[in-house]
Amino acid sequence: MENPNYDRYVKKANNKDVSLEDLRDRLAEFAQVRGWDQYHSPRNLLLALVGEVGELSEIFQWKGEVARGLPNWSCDDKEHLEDELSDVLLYLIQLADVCGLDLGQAALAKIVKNARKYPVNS
Ligand SMILES: Nc1ccn([C@H]2C[C@H](O)[C@@H](COP(=O)(O)OP(=O)(O)OP(=O)(O)O)O2)c(=O)n1
Repeated sequence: MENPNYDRYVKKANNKDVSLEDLRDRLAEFAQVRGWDQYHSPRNLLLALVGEVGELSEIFQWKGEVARGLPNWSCDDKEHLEDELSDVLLYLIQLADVCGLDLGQAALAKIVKNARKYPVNS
């Protein structure tokens, strides 16, 4: 059955030029129209984030070392990994948002701090 809202989401999701701000705004709208803002406190989002990190960890659990690029993984396994990585990212973005922080700028600033702490050839 045709679902204009879903189609709109899929169309938006196909945009390749994605930014953290774009994701933040889409997530805020997603939560707002569902009346979920009341549940999205910093603590609740942190707990949800940790839960998703657990689900991400399960994918690698008991597998032994995994080669870069995941050469022997099926498409389904890779899609599952994409889903769980995305869940972690999406909760992280929402956590930063409800804390009133600019995650993109904070991450850039942290890279500069890291470079100072770990200079090349140190
Ligand atoms: N209150 C909520 C509930 C869900 N989500 C979004 C963020 C995640 O991307 C995804 C998490 O949804 P589920 O709790 O259904 O978790 P999974 O997608 O991991 O499903 P499952 O645990 O069944 O594998 O939905 C959200 O932003 N706020």
